[in-house]
Amino acid sequence: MKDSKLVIWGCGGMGREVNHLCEQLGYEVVGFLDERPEMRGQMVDETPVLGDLPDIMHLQDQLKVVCAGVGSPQLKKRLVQKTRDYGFSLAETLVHPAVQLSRKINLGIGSIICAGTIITINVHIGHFVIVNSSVTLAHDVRISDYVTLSPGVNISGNVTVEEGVFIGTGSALGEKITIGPWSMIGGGAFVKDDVPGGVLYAGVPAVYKKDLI
Ligand SMILES: CC(=O)SCCNC(=O)CCNC(=O)[C@H](O)C(C)(C)COP(=O)(O)OP(=O)(O)OC[C@H]1O[C@@H](n2cnc3c(N)ncnc32)[C@H](O)[C@@H]1OP(=O)(O)O
Repeated sequence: MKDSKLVIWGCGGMGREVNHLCEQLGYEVVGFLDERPEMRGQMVDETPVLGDLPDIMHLQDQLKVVCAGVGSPQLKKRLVQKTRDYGFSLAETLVHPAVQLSRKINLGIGSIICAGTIITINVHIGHFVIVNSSVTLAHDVRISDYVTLSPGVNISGNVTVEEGVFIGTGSALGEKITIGPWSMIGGGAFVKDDVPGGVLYAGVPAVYKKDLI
């Protein structure tokens, strides 16, 4: 069992997957955090929902908080700020043992990297990033803070994914492109050109669908 005890923001699908990852890594998960008052005291996957941060102030010195239990980049960023404001410690990055990592990657704090992912050479992954199952990140890829990569995303070499981008399940990105901040790529897309910030792109090839901001 690892030294740190953890709590996880969110008890939906992503939070439950992170709970499973923490168990596999040998962490003690004390419970989930959820802002919805009706969730407080419920059990989810045999794990208690403890409520919001004010409900666990007495445990502040004993716990680290995992913020990557919610998939929405915007919500993740807000919960990171709230966790800092309340003076809690943030959990380190959690990497499943069945991830292939090259010796030359740069990993931020508070991220999670799920099973089956392959990360090759000279890759940067920022803070509070979710890299879901079976993602591939090729050479010289840069993933900025708060990004969420859904299962089966494939990112080619020299791609930059800027802050707060969400990429849907099974999408692929061609080489040497940039996805602008807080944009979203729909599931199943192939992106061949740069995408500006704050927009939804989807389809094969991916095209502009709508503004998000
Ligand atoms: C472990 C886990 O479960 S992780 C979960 C991961 N989840 C995902 O990957 C979900 C990905 N989600 C999607 O692809 C969704 O379609 C979203 C989030 C992009 C849809 O977002 P919304 O804001 O509801 O988009 P909306 O329905 O308004 O669609 C806007 C346009 O984009 C199109 N569109 C939306 N998604 C896609 C898509 N994936 N592929 C092609 N076109 C799409 C719509 O048909 C619509 O087109 P139109 O204007 O020509 O009619």
